[in-house]
Amino acid sequence: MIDPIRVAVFGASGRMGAALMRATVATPRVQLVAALVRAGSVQADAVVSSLHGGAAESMCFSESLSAAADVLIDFSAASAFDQALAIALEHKIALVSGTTGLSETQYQTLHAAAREIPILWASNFSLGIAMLTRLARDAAKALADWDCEISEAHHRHKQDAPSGTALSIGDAIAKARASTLDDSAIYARTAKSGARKAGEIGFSVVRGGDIVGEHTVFLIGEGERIELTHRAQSRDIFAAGAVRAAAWLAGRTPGVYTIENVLGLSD
Ligand SMILES: NC(=O)C1=CN([C@@H]2O[C@H](COP(=O)(O)OP(=O)(O)OC[C@H]3O[C@@H](n4cnc5c(N)ncnc54)[C@H](OP(=O)(O)O)[C@@H]3O)[C@@H](O)[C@H]2O)C=CC1
Ligand SMILES: O=C(O)C1=N[C@H](C(=O)O)C[C@H](O)C1
Repeated sequence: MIDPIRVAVFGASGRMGAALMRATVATPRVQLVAALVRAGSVQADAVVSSLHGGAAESMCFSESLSAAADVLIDFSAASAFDQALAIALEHKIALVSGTTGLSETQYQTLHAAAREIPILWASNFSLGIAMLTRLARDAAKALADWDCEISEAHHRHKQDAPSGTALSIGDAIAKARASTLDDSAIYARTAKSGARKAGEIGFSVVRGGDIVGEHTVFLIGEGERIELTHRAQSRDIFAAGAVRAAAWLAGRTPGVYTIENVLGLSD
């Protein structure tokens, strides 16, 4: 009998937290052992009732993780990420994080922590976005003088913009064109922007209603254009991808891993 992978969910009271708990419980050989919420979370009661039947224990971030876990899965907020990382480090367990809007300092801290524990952060855990990123990267490289723009649409509650996914796709395209996002990204155009410069990657953002997540990469030439679009119809795809990543990451040696490693898509 093989032992199950024991998962703790950080940010359990959120939209993704709920999807992650459903996905963990539904995945064979994976066991939900803890659902972590912050002290005073207005959703704490809902988390506890969703665990009715004792699937896992619910606790505050500030309490020590008493249930033995192999992986912590964090989909919370940039302002909560440091705490998730600290918990994973304290317990020397793997960390899967999909939290977006992280600062440069937080990415550096993540890389430093990966000397002690295995960490996998991804801006998007869907298979479709992994494929879209590769298609966009390859097309942008082949059509080097076509203009590239990225647009994304999300629900009205989203805190960060552009989305982490849009930034990751932009980063892949910039690298494929021997550039960087710092050198090519345009996040806003105004009356004073002037004409588009060669090599720019423009980002545009829509926020509204309950849109789960949509991303389009435009490659625009003279007289023709390509649009590559991905539409997520449910958060369950992100949650299933994160749980798959958690099962893959548990027990690995310390280091930084990617969703492409999990999907076997690394070059
Ligand atoms: N990589 C991917 O595939 C995906 C990534 N995401 C990302 O996941 C994250 C969560 O998204 P979503 O579930 O929609 O967000 P929600 O707002 O629904 O949930 C956020 C969670 O984080 C907690 N939280 C927020 N701020 C703090 C804080 N300052 N300290 C402690 N806890 C905090 C909330 O607790 P409380 O209930 O107490 O407020 C809640 O549990 C976002 O960064 C989003 O971009 C989302 C989908 C897919
Ligand atoms: O906040 C969300 O909802 C999502 N965030 C991620 C991002 O910022 O890219 C992924 C997904 O699009 C949903």
